[in-house]
Amino acid sequence: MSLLSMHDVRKTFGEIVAVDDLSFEVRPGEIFGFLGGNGAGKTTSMRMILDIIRPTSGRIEVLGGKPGPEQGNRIGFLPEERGLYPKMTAIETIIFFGRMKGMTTGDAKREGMALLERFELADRAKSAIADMSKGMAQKVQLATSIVNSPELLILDEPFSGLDPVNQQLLEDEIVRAQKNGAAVMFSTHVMQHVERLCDRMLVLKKGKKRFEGTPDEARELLATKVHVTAKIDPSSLGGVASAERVGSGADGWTDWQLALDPDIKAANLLEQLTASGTPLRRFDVHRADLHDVFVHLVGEEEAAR
Ligand SMILES: Nc1ncnc2c1ncn2[C@@H]1O[C@H](COP(=O)(O)OP(=O)(O)OP(=O)(O)O)[C@@H](O)[C@H]1O
Repeated sequence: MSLLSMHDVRKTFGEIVAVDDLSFEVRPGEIFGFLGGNGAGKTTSMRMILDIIRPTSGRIEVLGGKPGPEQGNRIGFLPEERGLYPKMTAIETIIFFGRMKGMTTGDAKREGMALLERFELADRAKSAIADMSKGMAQKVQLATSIVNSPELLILDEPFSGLDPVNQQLLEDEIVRAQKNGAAVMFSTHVMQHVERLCDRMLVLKKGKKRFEGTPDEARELLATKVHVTAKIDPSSLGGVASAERVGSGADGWTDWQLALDPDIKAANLLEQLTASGTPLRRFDVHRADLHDVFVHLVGEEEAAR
């Protein structure tokens, strides 16, 4: 069952193909990382889900229907380009966004005050946005995206520009939304947040899907590396894709850096070595991290942008 699905969605702007026959799904209650370098098509995809723009072709289903106002009221959205009306107060701002999502003023005010309380900003509820610090305004912006207790929370590059305290607050809110039953989809090119938060992830490159699956499945795309100190030459062991001698010590002990075949786990190699009674001084496993996987999928240049 999916909460959101795209089927062969394509979006072109003149000659530019922003989203290229993209299919994927977000399942109920999951935190979904939407990854790609600049211009990969993340914002365009999100805008189509929110019905801000329409696909050139293909089909989108969200919360049991087509993107539209009814669905929109059940979605929370934090845009990449942030901005609030400087003259409005914090609580007026949140009420304004709540009203746009079909809430009554009373409900939006109650929920808005509860959020400001949680974000330790209740005493600034009546301060104008212009009189707040950048970090405070960011909290108000986050509150505007969750005031309607969305079933699907869509966040476009939500961590960019946040100080470490607000990054933590945002991570906590993402986890809280999930605990309350919502699905969360966020775009980023910083893998630490994905490592910590995501159940599944998708990698886009130039509008095309390069990967969809769990972070563990993504790591399996790259060889596990093992640092071994032994007296044997491990290059001919089963499952060793490459072996590089990186140093040698006394009495024939040699340091090796091994890359394993993708379908071999480090534990299998260790079993082979212990079964043959090979003495070992060191056996350190380095799993590929998600940043390496991201670079592998989109290329050095795109990953750096
Ligand atoms: N309204 C538009 N008119 C013309 N081209 C557009 C428009 N919106 C997006 N594009 C183009 O579509 C491509 C995808 O852009 P998009 O903003 O979706 O990427 P993104 O993955 O969100 O990137 P970023 O991380 O930089 O925000 C880019 O080449 C962009 O220039």
